[in-house]
Amino acid sequence: MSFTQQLRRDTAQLRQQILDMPFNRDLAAGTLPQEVFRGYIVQDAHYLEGFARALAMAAAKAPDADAVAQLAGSAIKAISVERGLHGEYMAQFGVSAEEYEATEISEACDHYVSFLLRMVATDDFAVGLTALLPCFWIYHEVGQKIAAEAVPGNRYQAWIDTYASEDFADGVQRMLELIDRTAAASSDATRARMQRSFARSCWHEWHFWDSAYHMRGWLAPDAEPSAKRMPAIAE
Ligand SMILES: Cc1ncc(CO)c(N)n1
Ligand SMILES: Cc1ncsc1CCO
Repeated sequence: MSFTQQLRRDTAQLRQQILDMPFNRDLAAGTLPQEVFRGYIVQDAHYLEGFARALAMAAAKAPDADAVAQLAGSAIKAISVERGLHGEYMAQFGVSAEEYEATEISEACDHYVSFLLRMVATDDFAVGLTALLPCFWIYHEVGQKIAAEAVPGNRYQAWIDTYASEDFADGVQRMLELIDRTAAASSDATRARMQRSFARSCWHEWHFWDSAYHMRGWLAPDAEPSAKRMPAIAE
């Protein structure tokens, strides 16, 4: 079994939970309230800028020219998706450049982006690289599933088409190959950190959607503590 197949197997339950989320179910049905999608797209545009920075930083740490070009190329693509797809939806929903800039990044978005930048900046290239994988892989998986179920005339079709596309699949495939090559050249201890980095990043994908669906900003000091807390991941 390849390293990335192992990552897939280890996170099967969480990835299934993501596929079953109400955000994704309602997106496929076209019934996701527009104000929820509007809030999501603004946060996701901010996310993509942070994600592109993390990719560019990973590019700078990459071991060879092919990997530098691949990761820097994905950084450019992430910005062009933000400008194209997200820009289009923001224009449609009447989000001005000023409103976009003035919108505070949500707790979930900030946490995910901070996590990616930290993993890439302070851990080994292999570990930071693996933190970047769920962004590619999970979106493609979700995009494909939704594309198969989407009702005709779905107002979120442009989003679905982007993530279900062959072009996006190509980026996912190249990332899987780079990670399998990197894992093969890494120690057991590094591979174990890559696995944890991947699992945590998958959790951030879940958290980002959950936060968007409930239109959450930041936890207030007087808020009830959430009942549902997962135990810290065991060693
Ligand atoms: C949170 C998140 N993860 C992944 C992608 C894929 O680009 C995205 N747009 N947003
Ligand atoms: C992961 C990702 N998300 C938007 S663009 C991009 C890179 C595709 O190569």
